[in-house]
Amino acid sequence: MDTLHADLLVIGFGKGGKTLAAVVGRTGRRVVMVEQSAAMYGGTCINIGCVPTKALIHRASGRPQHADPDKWFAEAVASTATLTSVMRDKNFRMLDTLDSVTVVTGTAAFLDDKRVEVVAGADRLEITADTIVVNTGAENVVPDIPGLRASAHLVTGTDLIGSPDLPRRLAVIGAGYQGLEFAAMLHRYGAEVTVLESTARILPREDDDIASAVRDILQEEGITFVTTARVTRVEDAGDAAIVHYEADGVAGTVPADAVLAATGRAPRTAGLRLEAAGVRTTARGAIEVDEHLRTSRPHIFALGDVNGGPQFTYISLDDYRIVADQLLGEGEGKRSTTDRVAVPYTLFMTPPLARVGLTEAEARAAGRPVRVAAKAVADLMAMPRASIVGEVRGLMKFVVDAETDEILGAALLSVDAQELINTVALAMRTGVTASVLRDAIYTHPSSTEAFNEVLATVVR
Ligand SMILES: Cc1cc2nc3c(=O)[nH]c(=O)nc-3n(C[C@H](O)[C@H](O)[C@H](O)COP(=O)(O)OP(=O)(O)OC[C@H]3O[C@@H](n4cnc5c(N)ncnc54)[C@H](O)[C@@H]3O)c2cc1C
Ligand SMILES: NC(=O)c1ccc[n+]([C@@H]2O[C@H](COP(=O)([O-])OP(=O)(O)OC[C@H]3O[C@@H](n4cnc5c(N)ncnc54)[C@H](O)[C@@H]3O)[C@@H](O)[C@H]2O)c1
Repeated sequence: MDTLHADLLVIGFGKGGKTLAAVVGRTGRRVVMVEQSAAMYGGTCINIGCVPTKALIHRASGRPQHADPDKWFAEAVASTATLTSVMRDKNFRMLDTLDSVTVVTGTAAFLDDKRVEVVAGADRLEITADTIVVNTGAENVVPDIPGLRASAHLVTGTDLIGSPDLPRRLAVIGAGYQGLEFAAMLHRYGAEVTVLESTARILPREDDDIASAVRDILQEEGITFVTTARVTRVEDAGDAAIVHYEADGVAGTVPADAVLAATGRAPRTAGLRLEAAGVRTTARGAIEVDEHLRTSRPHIFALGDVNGGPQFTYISLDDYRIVADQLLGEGEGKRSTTDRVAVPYTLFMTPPLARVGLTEAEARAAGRPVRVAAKAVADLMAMPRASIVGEVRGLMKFVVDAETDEILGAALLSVDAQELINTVALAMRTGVTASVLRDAIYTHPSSTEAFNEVLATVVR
């Protein structure tokens, strides 16, 4: 078996790992990046996650009314594949052009806490390293529903964005991030979509008014929702699958050409032989880490989805900052996951739903004196941008401490919400009050100027 030694070995070409590999590599230290598939250089986000899904969502909005849906979808899939291929190539070159960095394509597994074996077909390579970073991401969970795993119609998100064939009828199990984004997007391309969600309402962590507004928008577009749904079995019949469910004691079926299981993503640790390295995992299967992302073996770190933190690309990037601080010492090794406050997130439906901080229900449950400012986008006089771009659906809501004027949280279901939320999050992090955000000068016509008007209202 060939051998290689590295100062830093990164397993998995994810956001945090690749950024770390490039930064450490530029210092001249010997870095090896191991990625199991050449089709995944750059990781989940650019290849099968954020970038292709958002590109397809964007392209769906531009569909001419009379365009042939199949052709339109096939073209969108093809142009998205071109985009991801360019990004994959850029990501590969970012590392491959550094003399001190070697990219190895193969599947890594620990031999012990300093040695990792990489297998690629018949080839084997042993890598020893002083510092090892595990950045292997997460994988979709397919629930244990009779007939589902064996169904020829079970698809993953990767299948849906990689195939030029638009499913005529799509059943989505799970109304979380993946479920709602794929449902909304594929419906816009022309698929008939039914979403089956096990909880009593979609987005159970959001306030009732926000979750209802989201459901109303998607239902008005033509998506069917079944909540409190227990999917009992899936059977293949002819060239379709029949999804059987029970909801509130009533049985029903959904015929579908494609069934998407969007019921969560679990940390990808299988096959890594973590036990050989003495790296512990949590009860939920994530790699156990401390606030500096060190595992139970202090020279082995875990970054991104695999460590059980929030599953977002920018969290993996922030994980990189924490590990870089440990390895390069710029922040004297003090940076940690406990520094994180007001982390925003966005569900990319149309219009997007962006959130940060506490919901109204959470703030009240915490005993905070709550003042709620909210307004429907259609009623906003001070935000002509919504009318300009023809997207006046949604609402904006702020949860404010009635005594201190502190912004406790926000839910923005509106055009440009994925951008607006970053301003709110920054305000929360830096102690900018609701009044300051209300009275600030914003460009016109922009979406941010809605803050002048929304924050001037008190609805509760
Ligand atoms: C459909 C979808 C849409 C999403 N949209 C968004 C979004 O809009 N915004 C957002 O912030 N997040 C989004 N996410 C989540 C985001 O993609 C992930 O949180 C993020 O990519 C995780 O990055 P990571 O650094 O943990 O690793 P990943 O990017 O997942 O990389 C892990 C890499 O490790 C490789 N690997 C695994 N095991 C091994 C092994 N044994 N040996 C070698 N290599 C291995 C894998 O092939 C993979 O390339 C989305 C996810 C999905 C699935
Ligand atoms: N825009 C984004 O940032 C974005 C987009 C996609 C994914 N992601 C990340 O990926 C993660 C995984 O996404 P996801 O949508 O797979 O998971 P999720 O946890 O967001 O949602 C899963 C949903 O499935 C439901 N569910 C679970 N089991 C079920 C069953 N048997 N029948 C019916 N419903 C069931 C849950 O109640 C939940 O509503 C997200 O949490 C997010 O961190 C982010």
